[in-house]
Amino acid sequence: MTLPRRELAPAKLNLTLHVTGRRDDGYHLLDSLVVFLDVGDVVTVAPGPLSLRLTGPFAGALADDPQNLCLRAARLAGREAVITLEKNLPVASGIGGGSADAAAVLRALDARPPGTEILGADVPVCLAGRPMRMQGLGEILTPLPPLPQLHVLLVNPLCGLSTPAVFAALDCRVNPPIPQVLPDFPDAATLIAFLTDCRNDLQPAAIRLLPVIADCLAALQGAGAALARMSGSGATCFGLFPDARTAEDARRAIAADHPDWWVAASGLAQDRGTL
Ligand SMILES: C[C@@](CO)(OP(=O)(O)O)[C@H](O)COP(=O)(O)OP(=O)(O)OC[C@H]1O[C@@H](n2ccc(N)nc2=O)[C@H](O)[C@@H]1O
Ligand SMILES: Nc1ncnc2c1ncn2[C@@H]1O[C@H](COP(=O)(O)OP(=O)(O)O)[C@@H](O)[C@H]1O
Repeated sequence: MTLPRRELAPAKLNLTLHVTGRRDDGYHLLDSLVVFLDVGDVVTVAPGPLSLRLTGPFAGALADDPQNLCLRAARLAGREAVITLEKNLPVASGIGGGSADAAAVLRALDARPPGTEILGADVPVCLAGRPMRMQGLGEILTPLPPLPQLHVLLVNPLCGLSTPAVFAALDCRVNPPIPQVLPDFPDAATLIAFLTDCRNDLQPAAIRLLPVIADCLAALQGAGAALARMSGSGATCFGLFPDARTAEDARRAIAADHPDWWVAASGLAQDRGTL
């Protein structure tokens, strides 16, 4: 590595998140359709002794922590690097920021050490970086059929929500999976109709712990979303809109009504096409 390398760390979105069982060790089995967005963090890696500099709007949320996933990823790969993380995504928000950052560092270092899932269950899918059906804890990955472009609006109330607390608050731990065979998705309407019949099984528990999530979903629906749902263990919610114009109008309206929320419009990231 001679030159600085810049890697995008796209936000991960769980379009669906079914909780289908619980292992003996307490971890929950998932069945999730995961896509990546064209908003995200940016990681830059240059030669030098291992260090991390934080910039960007959410840098302040990550203290100078030796356990930052960027540093842990470089250590797992056994590599030294001067890392800069532009933190554009809210932290601990269900859109995989830390996992996306860890995967971006590994890509920038051209490193694929075994056992990357110890950095986080979402790191393998973030390393794949393309739409996937994700099962198990996140280690079983099957590429999705080609997807139409989606017009996404992300809304986060900027209130913390702990992932273990959400799993612990589940009412029901064994729910039906996503249909085993996925249909083709020739257009956004077909995909949205399919997604509407799916769920995020963490959403009711998350709303009980943090009722403002229901306000985020209502705001997305009120602004014309064809589907509004929470991603991951929350608290980020997403709306799928029929076109870019409606999504942008909704972004402006929700941001004006809720200046204390994080609101970002996005499309799907370009398929990296790598595994
Ligand atoms: C829920 C998901 C879905 O993509 O996304 P995020 O909300 O993190 O974005 C992930 O599975 C998050 O995986 P990961 O990021 O590794 O979770 P952690 O925060 O490390 O998990 C904290 C705790 O949540 C519980 N947990 C987590 C994952 C899982 N499949 N079953 C669980 O029961 C366990 O108690 C675990 O100790
Ligand atoms: N680079 C990083 N970005 C975000 N969070 C990080 C990072 N490194 C460590 N963390 C820690 O990981 C936890 C999960 O954060 P994050 O990956 O953003 O959430 P989520 O998995 O819900 O999308 C946070 O509590 C945070 O302190």
